[in-house]
Amino acid sequence: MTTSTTDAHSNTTADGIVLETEDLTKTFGTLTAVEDVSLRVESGTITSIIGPNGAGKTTLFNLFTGKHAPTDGEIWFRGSPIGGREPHDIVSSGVVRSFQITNFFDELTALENVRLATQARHTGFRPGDFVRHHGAIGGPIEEANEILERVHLSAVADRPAANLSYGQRRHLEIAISLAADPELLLMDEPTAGMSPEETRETVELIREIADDVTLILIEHDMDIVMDISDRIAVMNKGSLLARGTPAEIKRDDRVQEAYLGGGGGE
Ligand SMILES: Nc1ncnc2c1ncn2[C@@H]1O[C@H](COP(=O)(O)OP(=O)(O)OP(=O)(O)O)[C@@H](O)[C@H]1O
Repeated sequence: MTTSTTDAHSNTTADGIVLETEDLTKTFGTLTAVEDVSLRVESGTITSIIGPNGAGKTTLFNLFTGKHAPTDGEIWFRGSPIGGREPHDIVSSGVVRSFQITNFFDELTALENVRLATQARHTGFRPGDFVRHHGAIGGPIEEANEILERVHLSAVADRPAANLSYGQRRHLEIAISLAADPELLLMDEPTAGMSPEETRETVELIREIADDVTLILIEHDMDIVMDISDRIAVMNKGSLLARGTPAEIKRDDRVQEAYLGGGGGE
């Protein structure tokens, strides 16, 4: 993987590679949170990043979204380098992260929240846009309705976000991410804290979204990971320990030792 060349990167779109990293490294002082990670994510796939606590999964997401700049190495999105670019720039290019219940207004309805999010897309995603436009909701209503339908929230479109169930709020968060029109969507523990019923619905929703959007998930629930993923990337102590299909990962001895059988998984 470390032998990729510049020529290979210029072909990433033609190869169906949406995201690629090479020797990606992030240090915090003396701590190396992500070390020499070389990874390729194919278009139209669901990739799960797994690994014990502190393995570097969140830091990897933060590098993809521009929250952190790489200490070393590079990240390409559709063949263009994005490592160290501004977060709003990266969102505009099509890499979007779904947050957990932090990104919407409780007093506004589900529809109003999604309209605000579509509006933010037209204003360029600079930090504070969402807040600045609060109270001046102008995003296209048809588009917002379509997005709510996609996440199965049409029936509660006119309900204030505060009155939605936990599962519905998580789906609203996904709706807001979709309003940014992502090509690559990063989801951090999309089923965390959900009831079995909500989890089933969310897994189904993730599958539906994956028809149009490439997905990378951080997920701790191994049943979900094995069920939903096309590819699994296993992180351990900042490094990429293994990458493969669920079947390949299940029978990888190093993974068994470091994670699945080591008491770190569920
Ligand atoms: N901003 C930061 N400053 C200093 N250290 C950090 C920072 N962010 C992460 N780290 C450290 O980097 C390492 C990797 O953390 P990270 O959050 O990426 O792991 P993770 O795999 O997402 O873990 P978890 O599953 O617990 O969320 C940890 O040792 C963490 O303490």
